[in-house]
Amino acid sequence: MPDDTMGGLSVRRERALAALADVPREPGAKKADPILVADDVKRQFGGLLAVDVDHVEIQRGSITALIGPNGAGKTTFFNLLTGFDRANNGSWSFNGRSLHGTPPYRVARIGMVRTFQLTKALSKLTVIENMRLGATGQRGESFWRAMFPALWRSQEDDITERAEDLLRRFKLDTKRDDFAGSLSGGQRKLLEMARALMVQPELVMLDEPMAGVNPALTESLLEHVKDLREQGMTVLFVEHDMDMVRDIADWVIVMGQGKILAEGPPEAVMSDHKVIDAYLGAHHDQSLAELEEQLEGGALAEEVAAELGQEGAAADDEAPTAKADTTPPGTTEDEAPTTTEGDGAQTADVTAEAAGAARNNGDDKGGR
Ligand SMILES: Nc1ncnc2c1ncn2[C@@H]1O[C@H](COP(=O)(O)OP(=O)(O)OP(=O)(O)O)[C@@H](O)[C@H]1O
Repeated sequence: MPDDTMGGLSVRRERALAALADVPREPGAKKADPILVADDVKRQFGGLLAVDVDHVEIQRGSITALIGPNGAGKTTFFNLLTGFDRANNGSWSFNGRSLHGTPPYRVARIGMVRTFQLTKALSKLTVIENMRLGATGQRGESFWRAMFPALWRSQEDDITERAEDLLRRFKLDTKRDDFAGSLSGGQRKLLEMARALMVQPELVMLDEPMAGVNPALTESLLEHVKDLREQGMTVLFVEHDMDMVRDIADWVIVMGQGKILAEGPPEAVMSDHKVIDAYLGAHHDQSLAELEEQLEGGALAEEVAAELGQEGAAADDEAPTAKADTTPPGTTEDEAPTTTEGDGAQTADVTAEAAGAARNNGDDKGGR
């Protein structure tokens, strides 16, 4: 919970905003105290350059949103930074330490963890077992420690205590001994976030935390994300739900066709023409908020559907299946995608999906 508040904003949020106040609103802008810096990162899939990031910095202690239409390269960029996929080129560092070629478990141990768009909670393990797994790779795995049961037993106790604390914080303690597979989509997202915190990270990367979350849990999830900053962590999250972005992000970075297109505070970025153009090319003179309102009203949805109907026919002939191909090599989904439970992110998803699909019709050909 916030350590203190100033004029309705927590001290941590005030600090994050102050640190970003003088940052130029331009792609690749330098930050006062970056926790993560990436340079010239490229990832190619066949003929498709999915990620082509010249330079990006993430400000420590802030909540940064990474937005962009479907297929912009956001998840692939996350995968590269966290070692779940290999870049063709580039370098990136966390707290000044190069992470190029570092495997995911070590990246997590160093203090940078991520969650997945499709949750990775292991269905056939209980909630507490999932939590305890989140702490793997810690002290107890060393050979010498394993020789001294007293040492690993005390560590086991610490791990269980931390897991139980987190479960209480995330209001999952009553589910402690249930199978993860029996949880709702939203509860799994909470479990995944709680599990990520088992390694006591400094940077938490959340890939679409709101996707598949029931409206009843939306508020609680938002509060948990804000709470990460309150506890001194840095958050970088991918999201299509613009309400969430507006509500919690201190800074927004926009990706389109693999590149960083724009950066700035949420309101400034969402009314930036380059950004609107990336989402829906034809509607230059409106903000994303106006586009969302129109989508809710149905007028724009019809227009988009008509546009997609025309282009969709061509795409059907040429483009291979979209989402099945986006799982990067070496990343396995241990279960079926969580079903959407009618959350508020749908409208924004439609916007982004429409834009992504429209763009990808031309771009993905032969790329996968
Ligand atoms: N393993 C893969 N093989 C081939 N193409 C891939 C692979 N992974 C991603 N791509 C392609 O790279 C591009 C970027 O995909 P990515 O999933 O990173 O986008 P995204 O911005 O995260 O989209 P979304 O918002 O839909 O999650 C897309 O065109 C996608 O189809």
